[in-house]
Amino acid sequence: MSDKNDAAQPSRRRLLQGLGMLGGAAALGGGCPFHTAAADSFSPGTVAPNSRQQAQPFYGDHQAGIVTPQQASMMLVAFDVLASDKAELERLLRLLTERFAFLTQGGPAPAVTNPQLPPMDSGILGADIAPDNLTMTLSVGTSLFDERFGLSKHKPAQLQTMTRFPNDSLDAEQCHGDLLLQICANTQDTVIHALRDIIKRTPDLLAVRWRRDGFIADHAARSNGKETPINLLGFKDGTANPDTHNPALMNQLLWVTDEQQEPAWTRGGSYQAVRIIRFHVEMWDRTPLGEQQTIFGREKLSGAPLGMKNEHDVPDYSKDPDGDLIALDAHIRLANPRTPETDSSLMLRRGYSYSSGITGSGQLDMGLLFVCYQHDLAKGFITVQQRLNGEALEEYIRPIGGGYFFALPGVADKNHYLGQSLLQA
Ligand SMILES: C=CC1=C(C)c2cc3[nH]c(cc4nc(cc5[nH]c(cc1n2)c(C)c5CCC(=O)O)C(CCC(=O)O)=C4C)c(C)c3C=C
Ligand SMILES: [Fe+2]
Repeated sequence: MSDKNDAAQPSRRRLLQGLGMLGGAAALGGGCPFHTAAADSFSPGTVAPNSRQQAQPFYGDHQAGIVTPQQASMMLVAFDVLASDKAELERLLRLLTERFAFLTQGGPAPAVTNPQLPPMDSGILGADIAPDNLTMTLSVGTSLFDERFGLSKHKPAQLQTMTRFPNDSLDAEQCHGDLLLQICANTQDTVIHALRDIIKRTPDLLAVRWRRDGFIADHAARSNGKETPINLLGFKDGTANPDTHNPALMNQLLWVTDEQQEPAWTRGGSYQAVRIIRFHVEMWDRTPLGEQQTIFGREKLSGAPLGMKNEHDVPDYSKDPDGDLIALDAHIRLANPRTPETDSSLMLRRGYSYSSGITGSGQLDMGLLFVCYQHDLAKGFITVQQRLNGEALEEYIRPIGGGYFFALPGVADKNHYLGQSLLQA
């Protein structure tokens, strides 16, 4: 693993931009889930879920971190690309691919040799960089397809800048980006190590635009997708997600295939909608239980649809046309009316809670990093959000950031790199 960049020396200005040292620089802008880490330093054989040796395959048709059962820790980091032409963008994508391939499989940390040079690794994981179930998932934003890299004619057909919905108070500093990196792992130190590794190696190529840390309960993550995480409003969140172990269903909902009217290079990728949604938890915690349940249409503790017994029971809205059991404006009923006509708006949600101190007005700053994947952004996220506009839940939430991205297709093997099909289109 080389720390050197292959192409020409970076300009001093871009180097400083990448380090955030120029004023306003950032503003410018399948298979078995458990297998053994590739590194020799780890023992072979099947690895227990949530051990530090648990590794997700890096190579494949699709990127890891989308249908992967949710790990406990997550980070979203959006970047502005500082590369000035297509050749430099290729250097960046090759470098990211190489680092993702290494970090997700793990291995010994590079030896510290010369005390007069910065160490090759931050050292925060010690001598062995364990894979720790790390996934690093790269998506591209619509701004990557401007004039800089000559890619405009290859833009995914539905990729667009996220515009505000009626209940949004979008903060420009927490929106959009040329690239979005979703980093997930069993532990937060592995996530931070991965971020620092990328930042260290790309001062001339990337500037951080915005960043958010997310989490789900450890026990939910340890259940390997069997236990639904509970969000910071106290409701199980993710119950009605489609079965990620069903590849045919994933092709039907998630992955871009030949069926979509999309450029050929996008096959195997997926549209990603990201929303940073702040909760008014002080008000929510003073709201009667019955009202909370009516707002979602589910029981708080069990997660069952109202009037039913078990979390995974399926509501039949045709038998409740007036909303006597589940209100007509309940979140789950609006989000998925369960009619043949609305089947085209199904999506995979992969949300995480966030908690970041207090807001300027002294309220708890916590909420949801809503992330969803689908192969049709308009029929998926945008249609569902339009149905949710005006829902009762709006009184308790405020979307403040995020963006629309396209998760790149997977990397076939070590002779390929992320985004290669786009750059060679
Ligand atoms: C546009 C898509 C969606 C946004 C934005 C969204 C925000 C949001 N959701 C919750 C909490 C829950 N959502 C639940 C179900 C659910 N939500 C969406 C879509 C969006 N949610 C869908 C498609 C569904 C599935 C509906 C179904 O098929 O029945 C639930 C219930 C449990 C579950 O199935 O996950 C909860 C709880 C919050 C707090 C939130 C933003 C503040
Ligand atoms: Fe929801």
